[in-house]
Amino acid sequence: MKVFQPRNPDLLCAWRWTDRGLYLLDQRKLPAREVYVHCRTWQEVRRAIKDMVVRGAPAIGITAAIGLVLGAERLRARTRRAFLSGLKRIAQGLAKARPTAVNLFWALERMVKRAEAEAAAGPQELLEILRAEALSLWEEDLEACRRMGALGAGLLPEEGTVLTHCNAGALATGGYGTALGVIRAAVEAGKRLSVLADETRPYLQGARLTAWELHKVGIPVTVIPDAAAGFLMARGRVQAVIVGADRIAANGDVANKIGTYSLAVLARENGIPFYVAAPSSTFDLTCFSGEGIPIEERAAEEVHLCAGRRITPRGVSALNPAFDVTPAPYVTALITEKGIIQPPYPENIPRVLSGETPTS
Ligand SMILES: CSC[C@@H](O)[C@@H](O)C(=O)COP(=O)(O)O
Repeated sequence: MKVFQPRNPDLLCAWRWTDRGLYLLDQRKLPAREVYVHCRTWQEVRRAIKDMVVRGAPAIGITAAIGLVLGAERLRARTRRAFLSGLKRIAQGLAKARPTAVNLFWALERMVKRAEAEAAAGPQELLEILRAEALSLWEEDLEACRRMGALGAGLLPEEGTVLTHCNAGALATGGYGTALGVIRAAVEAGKRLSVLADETRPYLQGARLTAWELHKVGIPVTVIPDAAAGFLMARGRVQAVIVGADRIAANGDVANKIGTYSLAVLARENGIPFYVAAPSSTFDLTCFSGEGIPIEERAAEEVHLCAGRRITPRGVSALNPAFDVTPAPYVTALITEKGIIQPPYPENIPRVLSGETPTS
């Protein structure tokens, strides 16, 4: 069996890609069970993304890129033209999996453009090129996480408690993590940090996944109900807040897991820095502000149920927006692999992302 893996994989990794298909660690079952879902077709990959077998912005981008390769493997196109048109159809199908995290669309677009750029390649050659491109995407994300860790670690205090929301860790990326990657790097550099993980109702990514991940790498973690964050901040028990992002607009507004906005406002009220760690693939400069970011509404069922049991009275409705938008003024700094971005965001985001020096 042939295994497609990055050269320096992280200790924690959400999936395994082989010539028999893609094996995704089923994040719906964690931490109770570590089981894998085997995807052989792009449709199975789309379902896995939709159903949150795999989740987190960078991870769904990489997963979709691999899904596109699985689809391309079955195209049976004889000409380059037929191959490209089949590829685009699959990319359009995969793009329907989830609407908010821009990494999904970014990854699919990059894959299709890569194939289109190879003017002389036939179907078999294009398939090899796409396989290599998906692997590069994964490796680059892993590298971006490490870089964000190295850059962001300096922002965290020498000791204290960092609060995080949802799961922006190795399970949500190609490995190492965005927000959790920064915490890991700070701890690896000798900082004495512990983590408060918001449980993150209704899907409980914080209680289940962040707690699982940090515990596995030996970082002290305590799970708190989402509603406890403000009280703990006011009592001086939080020194910094750090979260990931699903899409960042050109003005610095940040779409992230529902509840992030409240945390940012509470952090400001209590004089605590609020950091967002995300790779450049999470920025959408075509969105002028957060108002333009599509926010996924998930099934009401996720709110009605808690640990598999119905908790709301029959006949009562529930709303389930999966993300919210934190206005840029609440964000102390954006941590990317290209550098740390500070306000004014509309000027500094394009500068840092294109490798120029930001204005102070
Ligand atoms: C590193 S992904 C951004 C995260 O902070 C968070 O919003 C997230 O985990 C994504 O949400 P999810 O709905 O679990 O896919």
